[in-house]
Amino acid sequence: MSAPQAIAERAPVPQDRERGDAPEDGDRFDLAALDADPRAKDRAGRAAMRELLRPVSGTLMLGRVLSGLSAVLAVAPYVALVDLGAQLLTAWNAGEAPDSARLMLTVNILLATFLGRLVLYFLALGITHFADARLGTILRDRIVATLAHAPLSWFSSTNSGRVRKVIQDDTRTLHTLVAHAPVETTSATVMPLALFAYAMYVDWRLGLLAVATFPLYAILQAYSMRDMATKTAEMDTRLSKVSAMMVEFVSGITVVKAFGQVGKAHRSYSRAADEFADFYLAWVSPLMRGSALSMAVVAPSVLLLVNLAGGAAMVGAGWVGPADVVTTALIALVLPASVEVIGTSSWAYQLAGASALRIVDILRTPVLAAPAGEVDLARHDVRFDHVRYSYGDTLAVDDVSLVLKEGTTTALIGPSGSGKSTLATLVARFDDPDAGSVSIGGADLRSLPTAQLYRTVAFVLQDPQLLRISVRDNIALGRPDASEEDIRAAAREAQIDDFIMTLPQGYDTVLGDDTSLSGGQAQRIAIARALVVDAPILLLDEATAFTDPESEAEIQRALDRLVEGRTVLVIAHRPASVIGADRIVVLDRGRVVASGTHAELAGEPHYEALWDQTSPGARPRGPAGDEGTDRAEGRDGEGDHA
Ligand SMILES: Nc1ncnc2c1ncn2[C@@H]1O[C@H](COP(=O)(O)OP(=O)(O)OP(=O)(O)O)[C@@H](O)[C@H]1O
Repeated sequence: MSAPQAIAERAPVPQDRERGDAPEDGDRFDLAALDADPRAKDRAGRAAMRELLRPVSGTLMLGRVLSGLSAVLAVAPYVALVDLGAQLLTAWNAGEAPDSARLMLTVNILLATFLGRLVLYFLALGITHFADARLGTILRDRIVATLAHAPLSWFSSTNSGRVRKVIQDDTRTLHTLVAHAPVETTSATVMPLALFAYAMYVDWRLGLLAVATFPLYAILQAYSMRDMATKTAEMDTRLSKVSAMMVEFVSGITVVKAFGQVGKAHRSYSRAADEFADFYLAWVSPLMRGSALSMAVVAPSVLLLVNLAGGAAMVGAGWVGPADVVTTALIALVLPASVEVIGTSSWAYQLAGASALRIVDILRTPVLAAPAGEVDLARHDVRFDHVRYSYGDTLAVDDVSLVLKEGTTTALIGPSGSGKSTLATLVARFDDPDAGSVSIGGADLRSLPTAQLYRTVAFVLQDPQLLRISVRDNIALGRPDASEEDIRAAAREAQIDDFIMTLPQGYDTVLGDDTSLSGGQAQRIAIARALVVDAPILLLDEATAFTDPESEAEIQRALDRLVEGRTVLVIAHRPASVIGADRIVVLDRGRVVASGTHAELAGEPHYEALWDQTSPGARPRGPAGDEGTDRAEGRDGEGDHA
């Protein structure tokens, strides 16, 4: 009722994201199809990453440039080494002491370049971390703005799980990609190239010797990593399945335990985990063997052997000096580490692709646009005009036209799955109809600002959805500026004030932490919340259906007070509770099949069938029917809230 209102008021409508906007809708990813095609998933992930990183691409480029400069400076120690070697050798050959001033100059230059390298590297890292923080803020703002305007129907449990994963895990994965990968990969690419270039400058034969084993390394690596991108995409899909099973298992644990099915539910999770383990093992075992073999050809011992043995031969031949050999051998030793960093970063890049895909998909959620200007609502009748609504292929509301007259109570009744909840929640704009319109006082809901809509329509659903905040804040959720007196008056009318005063902190008691409530108490707080909003239109999901008789009587009194003078739509689950409604609307497979008062509907086959199902032998027999009428009158008293 009001949480969306509070967010929606703050969040700007995302540009170009209105529901039904064809090009944007067309842009949405079919994640299920991508899961089945790892290659396509990898491609889509790269495209998603480019899209996400666009706002910080300039900053990341600056980070890369600085990191590249720092990598070039990595050559300095080797230049200094060659120079020192040359100075010492010259002095030795001349039988003189080396020139200490020149030696000091070389050492100072070495220190300065080393420091310069560090400064540039950390500056680059600082800049990319800044970009990461900025991107995080931009993405969080965009996610909040999108979700604030997404239809409430979108917030199914699956989507809540997806949002949680995106916010908790995927934004963290992006951190590596934005804050570290640009600096590390640039450094790991530029540094070996600069070092190789310098080795070639020292002596082209020594330069080639330094990388002599690398072609073999590259071939072995390329072979063992050949499916890396697609396998990584597949790994993400399988891991998501395991975590979905885990979430399903944990969230359904109560019912699973209650029905003694822990073993069965656990088996589904174990199967998914085993499948993942089998896949991972089958992928990683040959990968590790190939990787170990390729690493062997660039192992320090192999590199030293090749470079020192080859270098010694070249010194013997008089082509190069010993300092040159030591320098290029040292260069050869640091090259594999850089190549490894590139490998790790490119894997992080592939992992981030899947995360980027999920983030972009959430950002592309179609939103319900709402105008800013308030509409003058002179009346508060509700009109459904040829309304049709489907969940995917399931038609839930089929061409319904209906008017809820101002100040009257209409009860929706029908078999389970007949579309009662869907029809009722369309009044609160949980979503827009696929066809037709819903209007209040002649104004289409699509023309009402969100805040005005939730001031006009309040709802009390079966699940009261209390938050872990104080009782007072829970009651004032829909009208945060409500006075203490308004809050207490609402609680009194909802028959819950006495109980709240017995709580340890009274109205300041934090629900969930300090105390927990029974279903009936929670319902009455939800009713108090609706009373505080004081909306002229009220949607009521037959709130008393699952509470004990004692609570039921109190809830009933609270509801009687709540419905007074309002336009009320009640989703009824039992015919007995609708007898007193001004109008009863019978739904069947999304269509209105009958409507009228209880007396008018007596004898109507759909209505009678509902009575037969819930109260066999007790169905009403029409206004003139003796037995049925008596019973109906008796029930009128019971159910006159509706
Ligand atoms: N989130 C959803 N996703 C897909 N289908 C849905 C969803 N919610 C409802 N449906 C389907 O839409 C149809 C109407 O459902 P709805 O919940 O509106 O009926 P109902 O009369 O309120 O049922 P109940 O009395 O059992 O609550 C049903 O076929 C249902 O399976």
